[in-house]
Amino acid sequence: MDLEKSLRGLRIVPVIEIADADDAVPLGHTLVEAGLPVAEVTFRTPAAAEAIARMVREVPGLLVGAGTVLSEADVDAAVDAGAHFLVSPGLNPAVVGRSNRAGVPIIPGVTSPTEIEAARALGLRLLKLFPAEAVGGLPLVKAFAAPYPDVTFMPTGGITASTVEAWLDAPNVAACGGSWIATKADIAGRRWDDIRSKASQAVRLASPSVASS
Ligand SMILES: O=C[C@H](O)COP(=O)(O)O
Ligand SMILES: CC(=O)C(=O)O
Repeated sequence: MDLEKSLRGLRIVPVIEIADADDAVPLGHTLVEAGLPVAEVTFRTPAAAEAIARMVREVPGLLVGAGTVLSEADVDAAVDAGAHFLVSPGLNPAVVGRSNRAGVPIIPGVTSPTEIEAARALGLRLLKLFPAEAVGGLPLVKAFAAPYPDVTFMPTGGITASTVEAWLDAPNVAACGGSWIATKADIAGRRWDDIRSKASQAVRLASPSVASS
């Protein structure tokens, strides 16, 4: 799989915190129906690995990432669950090494030139900017383009439906992550219609020709 190409096609990645694995399949189907067939399920709840496994098994066409991958044990749990890609908030060489050995792509988080260069030294070219708004926002990611023309980013953290289009206009932004599409409360409340409508809106925001027509 060419992960960067897939993410450049999808453009927006719903970041998910799921408390009950029984909600994973309805949530996955909702995202697919809305035309946004991707989810980053964060390892912030005990249900995460089971939720990933069910999405991978039962929701065809859904690209399923594992987020908040903080340890080698998290890598193993995510890979065993069948995650297609991994995401971490920071750059941990042990976690990157374990992902490489498992053959599953990882997008670690960075905030600075020093961290970008450490990630490049590990062979990575697709990185997360996290927490994107708090560490400098769009001016920061744009400033990284000149010294690091071979690096692309998935900014996440503080991005909303109101700001995502500006982020996606930056050529070195492959996709943006955000929790606004399916919040913890939306999922716990099984508000599938609300999630479908926010995911459809995200698809429109990610496709300028559609959004402006
Ligand atoms: O922890 C942050 C999430 O990964 C995504 O950030 P957000 O809730 O600001 O969209
Ligand atoms: C925030 C983030 O990068 C993560 O939870 O994976």
